[in-house]
Amino acid sequence: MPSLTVPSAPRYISPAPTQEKLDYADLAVIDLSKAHDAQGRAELAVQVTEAMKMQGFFYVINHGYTSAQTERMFDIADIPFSGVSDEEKSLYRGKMKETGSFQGYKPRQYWHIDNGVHDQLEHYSINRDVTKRQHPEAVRPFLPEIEAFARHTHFNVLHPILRLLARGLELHEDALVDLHGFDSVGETYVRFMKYYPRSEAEELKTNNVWLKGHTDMGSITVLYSQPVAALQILARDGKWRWIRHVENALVINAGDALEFISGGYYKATVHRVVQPPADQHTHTRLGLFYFCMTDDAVQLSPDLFAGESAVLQRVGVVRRSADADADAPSMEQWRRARTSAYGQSELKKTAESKVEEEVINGVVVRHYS
Ligand SMILES: O=C(O)CCC(=O)C(=O)O
Ligand SMILES: [Fe+2]
Repeated sequence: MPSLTVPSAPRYISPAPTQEKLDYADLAVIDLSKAHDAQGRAELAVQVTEAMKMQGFFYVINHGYTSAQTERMFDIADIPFSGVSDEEKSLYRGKMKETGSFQGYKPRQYWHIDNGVHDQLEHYSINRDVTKRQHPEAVRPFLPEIEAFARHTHFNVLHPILRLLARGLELHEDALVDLHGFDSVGETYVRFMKYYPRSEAEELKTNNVWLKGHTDMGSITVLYSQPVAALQILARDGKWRWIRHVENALVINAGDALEFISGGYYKATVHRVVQPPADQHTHTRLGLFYFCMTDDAVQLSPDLFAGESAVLQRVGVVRRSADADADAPSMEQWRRARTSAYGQSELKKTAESKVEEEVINGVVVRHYS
């Protein structure tokens, strides 16, 4: 019989939200509880489609977790960092470069940011099938809750959003859901992420950029909002705007895979992480994510839906790869190639200052400082 009590975890006390006046992005707020009936879904489909086309980011509220459930997940999210020794962490280190997979720890200082400065953040990634790998001892008691969290985010957040996005393309409602099976082979995963304050010298040499501007490689990223301001999106007017913390909300964005299969209709928006405002300088920053990808075998080509989608026929398809789409990478090829290269490859300067690039599977990938 499943246990009725959950194991105790140290409380993770979140810092207070910043009081500083920041230039915030003005994002749509999607009330996902409306997706329970047909009229609500029709309304939300319009809002979500517009948000994904215009900003590429939106908030979701009423996703089905109470504040207490979300807080419990932040308590659990801190355990791989605060509850595991450096020695044990090294046993569960991910082999990003060799295997192209983030599963396990990404240690601090693994990525090169700029001018010889390396990152000061660590993450611990767990496939939604939590049994795929072994986990540090302190994490093991929480695996049932981590799996329940993955299922919740998959079925109550990811799938409803994919249904709305499919409607926006005038596809049958499950067209995108069918590419994101919970039990399929693929790497949709839970990530816990902790950023540590950096030295003044590191801040100076990197122009306060903690994680360079990038697009996510998967289809949808679900970020559980947290109070330390640092995430910014590159708005269509070319300005970086801050993402505001909204209590118990989710921040949703599209990644490369969704851009590829929607023929550019839904854009992967560039975002970055910078030093928090002065009143939060001394805090660590704990992140809780669900990074979603299509099933590994899906070929990331707009030809998947170009024939079926009346919208794509009207607006036309934009291809990011110059190659014929017969050569479009599969989700597995794309995620592996991007993961091994990330923060390790030599980036080429471009004519635009502050933008560097590399070519992966025939596609130009840009990095912004
Ligand atoms: O920490 C954040 O707010 C965003 C992190 C991010 O963009 C990423 O890990 O891809
Ligand atoms: Fe990202």
